Amino acid sequence: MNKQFLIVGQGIAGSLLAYNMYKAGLSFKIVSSLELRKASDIAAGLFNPLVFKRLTKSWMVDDCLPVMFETYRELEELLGHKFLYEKDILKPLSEHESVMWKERRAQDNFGDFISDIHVNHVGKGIKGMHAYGKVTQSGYVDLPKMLKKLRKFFKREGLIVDSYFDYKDLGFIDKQISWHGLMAETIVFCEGYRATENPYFGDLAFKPTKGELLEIQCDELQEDYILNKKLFVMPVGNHRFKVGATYDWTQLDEETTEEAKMDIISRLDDLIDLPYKVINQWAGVRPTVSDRRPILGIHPLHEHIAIFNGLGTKGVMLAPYFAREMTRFLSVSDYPLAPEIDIRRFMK
Ligand SMILES: Cc1cc2nc3c(=O)[nH]c(=O)nc-3n(C[C@H](O)[C@H](O)[C@H](O)COP(=O)(O)OP(=O)(O)OC[C@H]3O[C@@H](n4cnc5c(N)ncnc54)[C@H](O)[C@@H]3O)c2cc1C
Repeated sequence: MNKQFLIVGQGIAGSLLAYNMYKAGLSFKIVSSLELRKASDIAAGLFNPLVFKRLTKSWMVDDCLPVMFETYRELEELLGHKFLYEKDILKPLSEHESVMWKERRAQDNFGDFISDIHVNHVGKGIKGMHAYGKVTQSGYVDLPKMLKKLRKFFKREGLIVDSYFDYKDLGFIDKQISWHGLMAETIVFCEGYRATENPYFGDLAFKPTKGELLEIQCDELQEDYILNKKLFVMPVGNHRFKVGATYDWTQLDEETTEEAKMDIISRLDDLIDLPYKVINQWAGVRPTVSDRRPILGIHPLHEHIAIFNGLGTKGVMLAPYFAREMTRFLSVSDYPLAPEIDIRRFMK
C-alpha cells in the first residue's frame, strides 16, 4: 500500500511540499489552521539572485532559480492564474559601488544576473546617484494569491483539513502516527516560526525575525523596475508599491507598529522625492535559523516525524528547490540531504 504522509502547515513550505508529493503520486493530507497568520501571506514575494551587501550571488542561486521558475510556471498552468512577475531590480550605485559592479559583471556567471550598469535617467523623483546597476532574473511571486488558489485546489481534491494541530493530539500506533482518526507513516511539520512551539523541534536553532511592510500609492513613481537601496520599492500595479522591510528579533508578535512605519518611511524618503500616501501596513514573523539555512529531515529519535522549515527571508526562491529535495528524501530510500540543510547538524 502507498505510504501516507500528514503535512502540518499550508504556507509556502507545506504547499510546495504537498504539490511535489501530488506530482509524484504520493498519498498525503494537509492540516492547516486558517486562524493563524502565515508569513507567506505577509511576504512581498520578492526574489533577487544577488546579495547586495557584499555583491555576491545568493546562496545556491544556480540550483534554486531554475527550479523556482519551473515550479511557479507549472502552478500558473495548473491553477490558471498568473503568480510570477519578472521585473528587473534597479540599484542606485555610488561611484565606488559602480566600479565594483563592473568588476563583478565581468566575472563568471555574474553577467547572467547583472544586465547593465548605466547612468541614464530612469524616472522622475529618484534621488541622485552616480549610476544604476540593473539586476535581471529577479521579480516577485504573488504568494497570497497562489496559496489561496492552491488551498482551493487541495480542498477540491479532499486533501486539506482546516484545523489547528494540537501537538497533544498526536498519537503513535504500531508503525504509524495518528491524528483525529487520520493515520500516516510520516508527519511532516511545516509550521513556519511556530515550530518554536513544537515539542519535537522547538529547541532547534530557530531565531525568528519579525518583519513589517508598507503599501504606498505614488502616482508619479516609475513602475518598470523594483528599486532597492536600503529597502525595496516594488511596483504591484495601479501606482501601488510594496515597501520594506524591517527586521526585529526581539518583539516576536504579528502587530504592526508606528516605529516600523516611521523607519520604512525615513528610508523611503532617502530614496525618492515624490508625494505618496501609505495605504497598508503588515507584520509577520519569518522562520529564520541561526545559520540561515533551511531545516530538512527526520527527527533522530522519532522516525515518523519530519520537518521542512527554516526558509527564513527567502521562502520564494528556496521553497521550490527544497520542497523537491524533501519529497525525494521522503520517498526514495537512502536519498541524501546536503549536510548544511540536514536537521542532523543540530541534533548530534
Ligand atoms: C514582512 C515580511 C516580508 C517578507 N518578504 C519576503 C520576500 O519578499 N521574499 C521572500 O522570499 N520571503 C519573504 N519573507 C519570508 C517568507 O515570508 C518566508 O520565508 C515564508 O513565508 C515561510 O513560509 P513557511 O511556509 O515556512 O511559513 P508560513 O508561511 O508562516 O506558514 C506556516 C503555516 O503553518 C500553519 N501552522 C503553524 N502552526 C500550526 C498548528 N499548530 N496547527 C495548524 N497549522 C499551523 C500556519 O497556519 C501556516 O499555514 C518575508 C517575511 C516577512 C514577515
